[in-house]
Amino acid sequence: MYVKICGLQTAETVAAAVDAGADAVGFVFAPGSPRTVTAELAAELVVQVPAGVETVGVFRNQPLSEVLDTARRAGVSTVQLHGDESLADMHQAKAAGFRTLRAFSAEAYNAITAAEKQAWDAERLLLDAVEPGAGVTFDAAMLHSVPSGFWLLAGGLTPGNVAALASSLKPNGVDVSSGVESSRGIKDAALIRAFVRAARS
Ligand SMILES: O=C(O)c1ccccc1N[C@@H]1O[C@H](COP(=O)(O)O)[C@@H](O)[C@H]1O
Repeated sequence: MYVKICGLQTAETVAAAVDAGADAVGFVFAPGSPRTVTAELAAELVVQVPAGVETVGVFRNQPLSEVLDTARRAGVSTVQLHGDESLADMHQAKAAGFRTLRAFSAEAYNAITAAEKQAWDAERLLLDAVEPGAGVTFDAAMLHSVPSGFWLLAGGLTPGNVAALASSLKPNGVDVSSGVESSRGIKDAALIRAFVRAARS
């Protein structure tokens, strides 16, 4: 079970996620989030992440030129696109040397045509609640089918619910932000450890 801990802003919480065994750590560059960091702060945090752990920059409906420039300055390996970005955007990000993740809500994923689904399922996907980063539980009952390729489940996951949700939906991995915070935007090392343990239980 691949585990991503998202919305990190301090050296201590990055270390907590890495020590807990997270496969990926995320830094939010989307404006308007309580977790938004600058490329400069992210760059300072990224250098403390061991090579085997994926470093993910999270963006939402920002121009691709800005995404790629910020990701380069931060030194992240992966861009996670959380808005209405196209397949062409994904391909361009990959051509620029980044790994990619593309988020969909259940409604948006259901709305993809069968032909488009084939193309999107070849990408690494993330299924999330409509409002990302708000701790709102992903509405699995809404979903008509799950992706056939690699995908992560996100949206309101916590140490208490991740094992049951992962075992019923069978994603390749899970992604969390709010569920490992003591208050909005403030990560908690004990909750990070508990989440990674529960996700792999
Ligand atoms: O975390 C944010 O503030 C955020 C802002 C904009 C786009 C994505 C964001 N985070 C992503 O949301 C889910 C986690 O949500 P939750 O808080 O655990 O419910 C995850 O994919 C984050 O990368």
